[in-house]
Amino acid sequence: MKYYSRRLVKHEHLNPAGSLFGGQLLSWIDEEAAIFAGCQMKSRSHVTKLISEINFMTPAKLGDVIEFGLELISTGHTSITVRCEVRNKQTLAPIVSIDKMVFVNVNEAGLPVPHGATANAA
Ligand SMILES: CCCCCCCCCCCCCCCC(=O)SCCNC(=O)CCNC(=O)[C@H](O)C(C)(C)COP(=O)(O)OP(=O)(O)OC[C@H]1O[C@@H](n2cnc3c(N)ncnc32)[C@H](O)[C@@H]1OP(=O)(O)O
Repeated sequence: MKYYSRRLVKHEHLNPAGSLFGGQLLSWIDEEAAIFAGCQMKSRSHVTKLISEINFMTPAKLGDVIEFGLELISTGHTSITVRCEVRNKQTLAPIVSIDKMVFVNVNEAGLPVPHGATANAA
């Protein structure tokens, strides 16, 4: 798995318990994974179809730098499936893992269309 980008956990990202809000993290993951999927499929027009079980393993805290790992799992006709792991950049502690995120290439009408990707392009 390759780690692509990093984010700093700031005050505005915290939940009342003082750790990174899960919804904020999922928003970042969806964006990071969608860009990764776009690079794989050479597409600027794709949607998130499915996100599998999300395992929040350890909390991220104020001032932590976290990094996003993404890996191509499989390639279909109109879709690709990727795996995501987020970890603490300094300690390498795993923060969250998602085994399966499916992205579908769509046309102007929002209907699935073949993407033609066959290999890792990110
Ligand atoms: C040059 C490059 C630069 C890149 C730079 C990128 C910049 C740009 C990045 C920004 C990118 C923004 C990314 C926004 C991310 C959202 O925010 S998307 C918003 C949330 N998502 C949605 O609203 C999607 C709503 N769902 C739908 O519209 C429809 O369900 C879909 C996705 C069009 C699929 O329709 P469908 O009738 O289910 O289609 P169907 O033909 O049955 O299946 C299509 C494919 O999905 C698979 N599939 C369907 N259901 C499932 C399932 N339950 N499980 C697994 N696979 C499934 C099928 O197997 C099939 O795959 P293939 O075998 O063809 O590979």
